[in-house]
Amino acid sequence: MKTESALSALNARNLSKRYGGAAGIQAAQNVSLSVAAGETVALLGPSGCGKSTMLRMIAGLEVPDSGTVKVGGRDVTALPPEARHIGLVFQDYALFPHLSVLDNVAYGPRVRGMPRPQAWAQAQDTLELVNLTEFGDRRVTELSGGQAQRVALARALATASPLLLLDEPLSNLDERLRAELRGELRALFARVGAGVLLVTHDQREALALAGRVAVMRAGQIVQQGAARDVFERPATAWVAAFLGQANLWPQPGGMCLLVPEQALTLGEGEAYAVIARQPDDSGETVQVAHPRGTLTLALSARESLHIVEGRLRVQVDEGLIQAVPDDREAANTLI
Ligand SMILES: Nc1ncnc2c1ncn2[C@@H]1O[C@H](COP(=O)(O)OP(=O)(O)OP(=O)(O)O)[C@@H](O)[C@H]1O
Repeated sequence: MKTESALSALNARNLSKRYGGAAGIQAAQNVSLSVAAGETVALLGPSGCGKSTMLRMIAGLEVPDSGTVKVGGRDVTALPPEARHIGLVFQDYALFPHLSVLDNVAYGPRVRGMPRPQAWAQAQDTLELVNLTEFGDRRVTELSGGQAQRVALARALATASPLLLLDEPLSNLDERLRAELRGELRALFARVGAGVLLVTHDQREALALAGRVAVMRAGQIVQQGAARDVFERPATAWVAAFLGQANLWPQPGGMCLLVPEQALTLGEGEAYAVIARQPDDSGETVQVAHPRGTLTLALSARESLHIVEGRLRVQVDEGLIQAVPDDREAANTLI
């Protein structure tokens, strides 16, 4: 089993956490999650489903009611955060304002007992990874949001931990910077070879960065797998709706038909009546009366040209329609 441990950045087993006693909230229930070395996993789910609780239990900032956490094959369940050897980029883990950029990045290695010159050299190398070589002497209060975010990343990377935990790492940045850093992060993760567990609300971010995703609902993981598989083949109507699939047609017997984007071809097939049109940032959202159910479509300005005299031609590839259990209204037994 030695090889298996060496390849595993994280192995969390059956983690549970209830806040506030018997009448409280079950924020995580028997959640198991693993991340291999060199792999990036995104933890997705709506607000309040337990993502931060999972990250905090793994980091040692929250004591689980039960379960175990192994990092790089080592059982760290009973250890405090600083002894777990995990790189953290949390929103509430702010940089030290009184220290220079270099000292912020050197902090982890210093705490672990590395002599200052060596820690600085290592910090300098890490700053190079995040393209901030020239910024070592700056105070962190003199940085832009994107630069500060990269310093936080460098600080986590400098710990040379087998596991990095990132909680919404790009959430404080504007759209342009997010897009730019997304690309950089992907390359960076590939280079450092650590396992990365990332919490995000942004599905594009998850798809861009993670090889694997785990979707949480009410304290449990309801689906996990290769990112593309989960997005293309959601296991249930709830997962499909959460991931942004708009076309779910309820069927008798608790099932639902999912008509994925890739099943729809505009400008071909029969013309159906457009029954609603709503402009939005990127064009408009329209509803079309297909005989099997209403189709909701996000159209660009160019695609809207297919609407002629209140009708839109759209071909539905029946072979791509998936039948999934309709669990959207499932009673929430955990919270
Ligand atoms: N310290 C706490 N005491 C009591 N309840 C808590 C505490 N921390 C979190 N909770 C509750 O536990 C549940 C899970 O919270 P958690 O922060 O893990 O969710 P999340 O998925 O990270 O949400 P978000 O995406 O909004 O950050 C929520 O219902 C939350 O209100």
